[in-house]
Parts: sequence; C-alpha cells; structure tokens
Amino acid sequence: MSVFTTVHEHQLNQFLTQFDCGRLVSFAGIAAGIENTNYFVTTDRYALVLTLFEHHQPDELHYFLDLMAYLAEHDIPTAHPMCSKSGSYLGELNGKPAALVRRLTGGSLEHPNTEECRTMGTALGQMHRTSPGFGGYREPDRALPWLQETGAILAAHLAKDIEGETVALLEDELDFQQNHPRGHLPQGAIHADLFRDNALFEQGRLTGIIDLYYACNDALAYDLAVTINDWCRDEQDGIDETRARAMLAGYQGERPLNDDERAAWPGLLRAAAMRFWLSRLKDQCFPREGEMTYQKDPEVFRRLLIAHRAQADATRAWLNG
Ligand SMILES: Nc1ncnc2c1ncn2[C@@H]1O[C@H](COP(=O)(O)OP(=O)(O)OP(=O)(O)O)[C@@H](O)[C@H]1O
Ligand SMILES: N[C@@H](CCO)C(=O)O
Repeated sequence: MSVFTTVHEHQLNQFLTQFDCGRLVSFAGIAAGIENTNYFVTTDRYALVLTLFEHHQPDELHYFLDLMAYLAEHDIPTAHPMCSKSGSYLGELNGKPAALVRRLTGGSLEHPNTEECRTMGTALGQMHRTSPGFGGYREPDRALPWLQETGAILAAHLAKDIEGETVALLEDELDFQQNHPRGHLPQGAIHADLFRDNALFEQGRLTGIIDLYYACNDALAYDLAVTINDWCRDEQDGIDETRARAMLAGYQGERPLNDDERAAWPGLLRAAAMRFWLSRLKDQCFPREGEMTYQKDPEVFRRLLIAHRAQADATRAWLNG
C-alpha cells in the first residue's frame, strides 16, 4: 500500500470537525494507489475516503474536486466530494492538502469481460459528452513536454545498465509523438488514468469512476486510448481485439469518433502506452519513500508500445465495430 503520510486519530478527529459528517468510528489506510495517501474513514453517518495529496498544487486540486462534483451532478458515476462547513471541498491535514469523498460500493475488476469493457466504453463516452461543458481548465501534465523531459532523464539513466535497444525505442517514439500532436482533435476534461483500478463495479454494473487526480484538458480520444490500453490488454501484453471492439462500440454508441480522431487513433494508442511506460519506469529507477509502497511493472507498457507500433492498420480496424 502507499501511505506516504501517516494520519493519527487526533489529527483526523480535528479535521472532521470542519465537516458536518458525524463522529469518527474507524479509519484504515488503503492498500491500493501509488500517488496519494488514502484512508477509508467511517463515521456514524457516512462511509468516506480521505485523500492526502502528496504533490499537487491547490489550483489543480480545485480543478479535480470541482470536476468530480460536476460529473456526479451530471449523472456520471463519480465520488462526490464533501463540502466543508465553510463551503470548500479542499482542506489541510498533517501539512498536506486533503479532501473527503463519498465511498462508493463495489470493487475494481482484475479481468473485465467483453460486456464490462462495453459498459466502461459507454460510460466514458457519456463522460466525454458531458465533460467539455465543465468550465475548469488544467494543462495536461503528462503530454509531450513531460514525455520529452522524462524520456531524456531515463535515457541517460538507462544507458548505463541496459542494452541500447530500449533507449533507441524511447528516442524513436519521442520523435514520432513530436510529429503527431493531438491539439486539433476534440478536447475536453479527460480522466487521463482510467485504469481498471479506477472504476468500481458491482454485479456487472459500474458504480463509480474514481481517482480523477490526473484529469486535465486534452484530446478526448486520447483518454479512450489510455482506457483501452489497460482494460483490453491480453496475457501477452498486446490488445484483446474482442474486448477492444466492444469498448469502442460502447463508446461510439455515445460519442462517435470523427475522421481526425480515426486517423490519429494508432498514434494515440502509442502515446498512451508511452506515457505509462515512462511513468512506471521513472518510479522504478527513482523510487519515492513511503511507509508502504509498491511499484507497477513498466515492461507491460514497453511491450504494448512495441505491439502498437507494429499494427497501426489493425488498430484502426477496431473502430468499425
Ligand atoms: N470514492 C471511493 N470509493 C471507494 N473506494 C475508493 C474511493 N476512492 C478510492 N478508493 C479506494 O482507494 C484505492 C486508491 O485510490 P486511488 O486510486 O485514488 O489512489 P491513488 O494513489 O491516488 O491512485 P493511483 O495509484 O491509481 O494513481 C482505490 O483503488 C480504491 O480501492
Ligand atoms: N494507473 C497508473 C498509476 C498512476 O496513476 C499505472 O498503472 O501506472
């Protein structure tokens, strides 16, 4: 688990006095997650999740929490943040910005089936019909400039211990991405990290999309590529075509991709694979300190990137149902 900042009972009790949420019954650190510190918090009135944000600025936190509230209020299943007595979603706990959100029921799916992928695609399409109406703006923080900066740091670090092949892949893909920008595609607020562990299901029904702490304004179709790359991956770290087609059909039932998005699709899948390859590799090469932390395997996304580079036409064919 990743608890970077330990919360003591007296600190939590003090924090809860800012909300009209009842008396603390229990709390426990949450095992999943690698970015923020999360606790389940139960009061005599609510089941909540407390998040201490480890590296975000107040401006972006307002964006995330306002977006969660906006989506929830537009019937997109997300965890609505709790408003404090003074009217803010954002407080401070143990020196860190902190928020309480409603705890959703259900659990994440390790092996989503075709129908669950279709359901997720439908929900993402609904979210993308709604999110361009959200008034907030946040610059994407894992787009090309970040890829370039992180890629350069990693290439220098890796050149010392591994074969040149990986560094060559990294540099070649950076070059490709630089020549395939996505600013001309339809834009809006995107989740940007809608992995299986960021959606909760109960009896085949999606109960909620969580962890909007990478949300930003970017190409909507890029968000779909991020989602497919995780939900539809097969055992060999390629993509399971049946699940990918189902997710795309679910999505396009709500929001059909336009010609520009269809043309850009293979490059978007590559951009999405590259982004998570590099973030995982960075965590592996430069681990952060924490009370309990775990890392995710970067190789999965390196292999997926290689697969996408080899099959642009096939990935475009998935768009046709
Ligand atoms: N609103 C919620 N309702 C129920 N469970 C939640 C909620 N928010 C978070 N969780 C639980 O906490 C876990 C960690 O949350 P989250 O994914 O936000 O962590 P993170 O460190 O910010 O994320 P990540 O590593 O995925 O970027 C989730 O996998 C889920 O089990
Ligand atoms: N979803 C990311 C974790 C960072 O949010 C990953 O699996 O690498």
